[in-house]
Amino acid sequence: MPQPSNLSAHTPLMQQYLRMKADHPGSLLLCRMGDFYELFYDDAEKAARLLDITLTRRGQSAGEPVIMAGVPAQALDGYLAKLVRLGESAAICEQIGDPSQAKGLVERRVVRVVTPGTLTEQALLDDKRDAILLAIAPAKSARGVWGLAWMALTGGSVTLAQCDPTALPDWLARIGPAEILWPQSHVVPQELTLPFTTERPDWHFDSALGLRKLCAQLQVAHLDGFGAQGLGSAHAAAAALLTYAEQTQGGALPLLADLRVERAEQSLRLDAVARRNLEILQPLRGDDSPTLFSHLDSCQTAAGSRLLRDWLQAPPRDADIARTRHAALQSLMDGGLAALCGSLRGMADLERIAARIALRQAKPRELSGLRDGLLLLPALRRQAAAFERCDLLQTVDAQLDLPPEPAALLLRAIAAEPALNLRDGGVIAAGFDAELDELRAIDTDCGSFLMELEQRERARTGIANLRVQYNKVHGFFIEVTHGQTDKVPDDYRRRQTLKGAERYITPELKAFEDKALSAQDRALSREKVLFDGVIDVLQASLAAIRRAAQAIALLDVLAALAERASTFGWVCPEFTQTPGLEIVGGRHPVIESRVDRFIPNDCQLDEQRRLLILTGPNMGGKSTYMRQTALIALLAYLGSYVPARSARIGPLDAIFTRIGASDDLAGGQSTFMVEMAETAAILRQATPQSLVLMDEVGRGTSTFDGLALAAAIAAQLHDRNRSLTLFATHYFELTELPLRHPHAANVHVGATETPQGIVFLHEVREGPANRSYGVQVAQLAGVPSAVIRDARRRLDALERRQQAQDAQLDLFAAPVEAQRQATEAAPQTDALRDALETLDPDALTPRQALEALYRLKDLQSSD
Ligand SMILES: Nc1ncnc2c1ncn2[C@@H]1O[C@H](COP(=O)(O)OP(=O)(O)OP(=O)(O)O)[C@@H](O)[C@H]1O
Repeated sequence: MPQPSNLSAHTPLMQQYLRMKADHPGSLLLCRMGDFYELFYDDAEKAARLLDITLTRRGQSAGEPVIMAGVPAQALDGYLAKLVRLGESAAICEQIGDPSQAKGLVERRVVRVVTPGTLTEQALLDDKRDAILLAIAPAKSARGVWGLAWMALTGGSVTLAQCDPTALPDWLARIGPAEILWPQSHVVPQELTLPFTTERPDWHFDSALGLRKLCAQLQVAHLDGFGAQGLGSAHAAAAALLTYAEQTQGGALPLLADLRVERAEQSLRLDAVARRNLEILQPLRGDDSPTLFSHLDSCQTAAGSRLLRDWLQAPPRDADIARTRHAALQSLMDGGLAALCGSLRGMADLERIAARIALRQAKPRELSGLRDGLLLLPALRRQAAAFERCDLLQTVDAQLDLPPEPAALLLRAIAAEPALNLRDGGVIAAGFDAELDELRAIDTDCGSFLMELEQRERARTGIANLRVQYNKVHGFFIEVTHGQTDKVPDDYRRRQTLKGAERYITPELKAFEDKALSAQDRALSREKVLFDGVIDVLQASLAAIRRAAQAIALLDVLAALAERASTFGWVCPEFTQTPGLEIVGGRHPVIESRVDRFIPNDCQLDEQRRLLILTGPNMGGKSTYMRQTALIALLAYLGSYVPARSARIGPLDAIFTRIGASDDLAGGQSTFMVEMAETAAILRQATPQSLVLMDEVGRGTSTFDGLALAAAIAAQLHDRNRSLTLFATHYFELTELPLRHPHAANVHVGATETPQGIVFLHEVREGPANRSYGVQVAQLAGVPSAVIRDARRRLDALERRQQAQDAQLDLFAAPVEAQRQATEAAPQTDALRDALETLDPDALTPRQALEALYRLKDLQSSD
């Protein structure tokens, strides 16, 4: 790429290009030139590679051929979509003003930078998923909090949060950003895997600037009304977020409609591992496999699907929110559900249209979609109003109450079926503007004028086959065949000679041509002015349109959940204050519709029965049982009905899972290492209100190591974390745990052996499994019979040896002793912790720090 320092050697066009490129070094710069967007030099080479377009060399600049590649203007969106999918960003440079009026070089400017997190083009966006831009501001001191600010540019609101650095991975999993803004000089912590990251100058992450920008965007003096005061780190992130959003949109952002603050304790905690294992939004294998989201998503509108996704990302911990949703589902199921779904079907995406109007990017079809959507609102309102006993549906009714002006304006202004693009004309309705109607009339009258002229000229000249015609290149002309040219009158001027005919123009036809051609151009410019005028007027209604859009999305999600509940026979869960879960006849929401006969199972967990050791054969249904328990709890808190005969659910703060082998080979971690890292995170964080699923912990190492670890982990969960735990294992020895741990119990999935082989009953019963059936499952899987026979012999020998060892390994004796010591040690440990707690490293001199260290050492040795 030529350097801007030797600009003067370049042609004026290349100078213009190189200056803009210097401002956008990280993006591919696409420059509008007539009907194409062109890329030059390195960008051209890269685009040719990525987009499979032709690379050419044309002319010379600074003594070198100019390397270029281009894409047709009409196909731009498709190419942008491909670039963004490949993780590239693209700066779009447009011609400013009218090129035909420009003297010398046309003015060009970058009007927009397209990046994965700042998409607003309908064609580039996933209908059912927002493209989220997230800015992360590191803490100012070692003990400070990190700030997060995120938004979808098509959503119109910013959300703020603050957290400890350790909680960052959870927040990333919850937010699911398409692009992250990160301060340039800050090293990304090793444990963070970030998606598409854009580095921004450190000074963009400034909390005072963020506060100012947020206040300006919301047109308020302070953020108290949003509960967003005093969140310095989050404000710093917001500064970077809004600055970047402005820059990519080529200037000022439309005003924000809302500011939200999320606090970790408001939602059920689901870390990245739990989200993955429970297949909430993403299947574990194969992109097309069903997920909880795909199973629930019978929404009629894309906005409904997006809201449902949002609910699944952060189910509220407050049972009252779920209760109001359950009440709404009940009202819908009592009557009116089918009619409501019918009304929602085909509703335009008002939320995105409103955003694109705010950004002044709306296309003609979006305005006609908005018009048609707004016209449907009164009927939708009448339907919502019918649910008068349901509070949530009543609030929806109020939100749908829109002033009539925007719909009336759109009805008058926009053609019934407008053209796709404004430049094609035919967007503004007839009768809306007298000047436009007049210009269009000239165009329409053209045909009859030409016929009338033809008749007249034939009569005047006596040339019977004289024709008056028009083509794009030569304009209007009178065509006379060669044999007749001697009859042509004097006022005919020759325009073009063809093989068999001459083409002429007359002063009258020339005058008409000028009028007709300019009328077409003038009609198009008039349409643009009128269209912009409509967009201007609509700005005042955007807040109301957005409110209506939110109400429609809410109605849609509630209708979808009600439909799912009645289709699959789900029940309304009950919330209790007592910790625990009491599920009767529970099913797995996704698997139940994929097998012929799903066997329902109960699950009882409470303070007296906190930990269930789950045993049984492979393929017996252990994972399904554990997952369904978590999914039922999750669905209940989300506000959905649940797949069970009945469900009573106590307070929950988190769902943790350690299921299956999730190798992180790319991250350089072995299966066992990942397993232990996930387990460590659970042991550190699970509380008595957490639901913990542990599947075959310890199997990734030698039998004794694995067994010992599994036993210690189960004991810790029972004694220390006191969490509600389902612990599936193949180590039979663990079934002894309830003997010494009063709040643990054994359950197992049943199986029987028949002459044809093992039969899985998928039934969860009390007590431990009596055997493991591993060899039988191997037989079922097609392991050769010679190997199976050999395995049986070896198994017999092992079992005999085991029985011979009288002094059985008492796995849980040692921990009891260790526990006693641990309990005795607790006060000192606490003293040590207290002393640590009171220390403020930032406030200590080096000498004080050393003294503090000695004090801590003393405390530890008195332990
Ligand atoms: N309650 C049930 N009713 C009917 N079919 C079931 C039930 N539970 C599980 N299944 C079927 O059995 C299959 C295996 O279940 P699952 O993966 O839960 O077994 P598992 O005991 O965890 O096996 P492994 O120990 O090998 O991981 C499921 O894919 C499903 O098709």
